[in-house]
Amino acid sequence: MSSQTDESDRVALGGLRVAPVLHAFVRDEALPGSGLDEAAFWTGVEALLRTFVPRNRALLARRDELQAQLDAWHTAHPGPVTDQAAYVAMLREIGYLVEEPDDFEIEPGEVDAEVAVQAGPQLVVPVLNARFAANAANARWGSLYDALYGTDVVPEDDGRERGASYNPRRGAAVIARARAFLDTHFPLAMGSHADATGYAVTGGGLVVDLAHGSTGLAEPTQYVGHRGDPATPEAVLLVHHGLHVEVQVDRTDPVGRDDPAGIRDVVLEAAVSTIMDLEDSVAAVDAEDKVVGYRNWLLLNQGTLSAEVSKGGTTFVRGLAPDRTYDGPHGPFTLPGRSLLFVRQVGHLMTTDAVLLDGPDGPEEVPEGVLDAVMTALCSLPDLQGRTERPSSRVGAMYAVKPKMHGPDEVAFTDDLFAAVEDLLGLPRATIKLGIMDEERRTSANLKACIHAARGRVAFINTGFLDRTGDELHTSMQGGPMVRKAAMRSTAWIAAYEDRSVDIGLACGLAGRAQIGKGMWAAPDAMAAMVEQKIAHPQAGASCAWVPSPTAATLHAIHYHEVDVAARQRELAGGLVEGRSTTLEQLLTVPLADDAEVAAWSAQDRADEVDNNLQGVLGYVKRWVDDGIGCSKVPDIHGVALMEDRATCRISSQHVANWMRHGVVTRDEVEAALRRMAAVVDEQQAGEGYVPMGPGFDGHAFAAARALVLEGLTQPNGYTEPILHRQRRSVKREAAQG
Ligand SMILES: CC(=O)SCCNC(=O)CCNC(=O)[C@H](O)C(C)(C)COP(=O)(O)OP(=O)(O)OC[C@H]1O[C@@H](n2cnc3c(N)ncnc32)[C@H](O)[C@@H]1OP(=O)(O)O
Ligand SMILES: O=CC(=O)O
Ligand SMILES: [Mg+2]
Repeated sequence: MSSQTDESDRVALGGLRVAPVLHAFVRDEALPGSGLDEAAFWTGVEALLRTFVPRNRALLARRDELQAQLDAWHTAHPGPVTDQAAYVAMLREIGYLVEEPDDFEIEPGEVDAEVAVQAGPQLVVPVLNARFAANAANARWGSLYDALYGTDVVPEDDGRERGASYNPRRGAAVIARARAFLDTHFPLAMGSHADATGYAVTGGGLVVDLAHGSTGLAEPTQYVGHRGDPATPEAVLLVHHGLHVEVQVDRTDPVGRDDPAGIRDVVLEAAVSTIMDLEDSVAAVDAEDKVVGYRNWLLLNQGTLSAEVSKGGTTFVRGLAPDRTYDGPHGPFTLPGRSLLFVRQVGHLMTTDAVLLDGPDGPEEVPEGVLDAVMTALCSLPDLQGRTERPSSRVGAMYAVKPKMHGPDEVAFTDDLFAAVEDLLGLPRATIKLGIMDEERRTSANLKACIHAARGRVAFINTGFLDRTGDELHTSMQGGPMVRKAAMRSTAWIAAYEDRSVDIGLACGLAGRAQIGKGMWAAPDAMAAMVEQKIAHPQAGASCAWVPSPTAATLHAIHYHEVDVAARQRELAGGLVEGRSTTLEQLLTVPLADDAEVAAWSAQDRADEVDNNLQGVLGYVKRWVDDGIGCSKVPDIHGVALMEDRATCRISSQHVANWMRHGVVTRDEVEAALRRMAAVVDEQQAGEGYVPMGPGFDGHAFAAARALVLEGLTQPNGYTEPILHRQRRSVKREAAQG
């Protein structure tokens, strides 16, 4: 099928014109076994669209109206805000800020333990990539040995280089590090795990042999089970802060046979939950792409997702891991083998031609977010109805994350939409739990009202600081030049944003009922830095925080052993933590640079800032538009590989647009930098099959990157989707035409 459905191919169902690929997917794959009737399903979809399409449109019009008012205000009051009270009053007057609801507590109904009480890493993965998605689902458990050996957490100095084959010196450093982890979080009553010569289970308790005698755990209840013969277990299961750790023993294994205790690995419970992403990490521009994502989500819910993996000269099929069984002091038991799965749908902005809805002016594309709500719920039915060998939710819930919502009306819309989807599919009310991304300024500023708007289903809030930074830039675009991108991290608004989100979440009763999350670690290869810094997230009271890979999940899990999040949340809720910046005024401090700051930027500073932003934009957009890759590792100007997705692209493109708008850099300078950086990206990405952007700079990828900057001021809320979709669709259309 071509990448854009021909009018004549469409399947007419009442007032709907459905792309054949989607129609066939629903009929042949998603509906069978669900108990739903196909005709009734599509009739219901049409009715739902007729209700929600006009509401969706009205919400977008309201965004534009507010943005126009903000633009006008900043144009009339150029430069940094000098009268904060007047500014905040204006925001109230135009309805940007709404009345706060009285105190309340959320009532999301029954949620899984992973959401309510088990603090731990949250992995995100582009769901269109089956190989990564299966890996992510299985990342509930991760090898600490592999995570340490394979990353910069163990430095490559002193003969400890990674090399092509196993380096025993590096291995020894890894083993020492893992033993130190055990000693810190599972101390022995006497001695050290480093001196253990054997682990056994006797009388329902763990016995650890040392060179001279034996001992047990200082806290015996940390032992919860084992696998294999109690006298010589294959695995010993421990628990701390609600997270499990498996000490694996195998004296025949190449690592275990050289270990006095026979330990071959220490496996951590890592990605407690995983977000299967249909949004900013994917490039899905038509029905064909959407169906790839929906199908993978369906297969995950059926427990049958698999992918062929070829690496290191071997090929194997990666499926979903089974649950893990143990013998415990009170009998055998099972732990989940996979992450609890969330799906992130797209936001309210984009429309899709996967389904057209007849209207007075002819058939029109439908809101992609509405279609996602219907399709992802339909594809969740195997899990919700127990038609799976590999369950995700144990309580019959579906977890849907909704990104980029602006304020409480948009959250209320999603709440109503999910209720309508529940009715369509015959699901009890509040089956679909909602994750609210606190990542647009109007949502942060009205967070309590936003949570209130979905209090009967909200199961997660999360500070998506990347989109949030993009929205910060766009909202006050007309006010003047913004501070440099790196300086954003130390601005007043971002500190207030992070603190307030947790405080409001706690005040609304999320502790023990829902996740309070923090954002992505966006340097996937800088694991030593992550291990040093990302402890800040659980310390801030977050019960989960985003990681880009299974390895990062394993390493970030260590932080949840170091911090007792539940205790931390109690301290925060009790007002015991000083120095919080949580006022609305702090949150609304616009990060405009003052005259002195602007004057201090040298020509080199300006060029570096623009080059760095454009390199990220081009490196990302090239793969997005030409190859349909929605999330990439792109080296920054210092050679550090950064995770780039649509949100980071939004920041970088909006930043350059802002500086150009205010004359910090000229259009000519930006045009020249675009070409210069495209040449850099061409060199970085050169390889088999790579089509360079230069020297003509006349391809769709370059055009997209250029438009993101030069047309950045008029992009809705500074989003990158409209331009990326347009150019990617052109590439797909041309490829289909040969
Ligand atoms: C602002 C926001 O919205 S943030 C949320 C969106 N961002 C994300 O979802 C980030 C997800 N992460 C990724 O897509 C990737 O990790 C990238 C693009 C950053 C890096 O990808 P690559 O360059 O291919 O990574 P790298 O080569 O280091 O590792 C690939 C291996 O790690 C695995 N891997 C990497 N990331 C993930 C992931 N998120 N989930 C599962 N497995 C992963 C792959 O399966 C692969 O292993 P395999 O060969 O056994 O299959
Ligand atoms: O979605 C996450 C973000 O930071 O944006
Ligand atoms: Mg985001």
